[in-house]
Amino acid sequence: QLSYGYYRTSCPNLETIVKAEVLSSSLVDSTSPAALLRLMFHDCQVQGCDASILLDPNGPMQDSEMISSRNFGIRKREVIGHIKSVVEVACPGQVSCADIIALAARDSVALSGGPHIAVPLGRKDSRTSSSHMADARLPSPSISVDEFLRTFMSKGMSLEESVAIIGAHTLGAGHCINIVNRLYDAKPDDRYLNLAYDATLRLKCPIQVPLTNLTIVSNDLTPVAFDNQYYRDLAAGKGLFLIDSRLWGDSRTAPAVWRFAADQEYFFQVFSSAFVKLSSTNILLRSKGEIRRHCYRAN
Ligand code: HEM
Ligand SMILES: [Ca+2]
Ligand SMILES: [Ca+2]
Repeated sequence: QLSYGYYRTSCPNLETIVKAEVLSSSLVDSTSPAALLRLMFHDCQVQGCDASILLDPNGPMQDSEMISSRNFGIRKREVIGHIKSVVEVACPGQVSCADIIALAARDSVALSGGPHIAVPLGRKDSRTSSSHMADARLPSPSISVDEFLRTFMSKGMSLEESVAIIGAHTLGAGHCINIVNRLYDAKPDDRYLNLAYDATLRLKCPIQVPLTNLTIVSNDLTPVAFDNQYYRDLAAGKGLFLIDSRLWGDSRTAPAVWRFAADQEYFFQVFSSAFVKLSSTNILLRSKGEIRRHCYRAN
């Protein structure tokens, strides 16, 4: 099982090292915490939290999750690789890349003003990664509320925890490609967008087939602060992705949105327990995985 004192003797300074590196990465780029938080979700969602997302395709026959279009916009994998190299100097061969991803994500939340989350450790790294599995497991921005709830409840989350974990969208941004269908070819049930917000999005993403994939739009009004603004935005018709908006439109999830919008402390509390569940399901323990020497390739 995972445990809180897992590296107490083998790498006592681990948490201090990761925290310092996440801080320095975010001082260079204030959008770094958002990327590191999403990286953990995309790792844990495919084969469990096993650093599978970090494996590069090495050689023409090799597969990699990063080939999947669902991983479009994934950034800062190299920050984890860098932290690993610092950790290797302090405690060679002890710490998995999967644990570093989980720690970097929780430090990203804390240093953006969110809750301080205690994360149990002891994950092992995978030896493989598959683009097909990433295609199948990573959710599209226009999934239904049913699919959304199934995704997170299958990890043991309650309905409230499911609504809390996507509150990670309080940080960061998305590319036009993920919203243009809403703007120019909306599904019949997509009647959630506030008119002024819709007009703003159309200015940022003026055509249905973006000429370049460079333009990004903030997930909420305060994209570098981990706060409850995301839920306030949803309630105001300013959900960026269709699934964000649908959480406010559905009678099952709307009460949680309402409560988190009104009570940030309560959101932090439920987010913290959801985070531990997300980062602890379906992990590789002991001999089922390995401790990679380099995060980008299996040993
Ligand atoms: C059904 C669930 C979810 C869907 C459909 C979804 C979808 C998306 C999409 C489409 C983007 C924009 C990517 C881009 O255009 O670059 C995004 C960004 C993001 N997502 Fe999610 N997401 C979900 C759940 C989560 C969860 C559980 C977390 C973390 C615990 C998370 C954290 C983030 C963050 C932090 C960003 C901003 C990344 C950045 O600025 O680089 N998301 N998400
Ligand atoms: Ca994984
Ligand atoms: Ca925010």
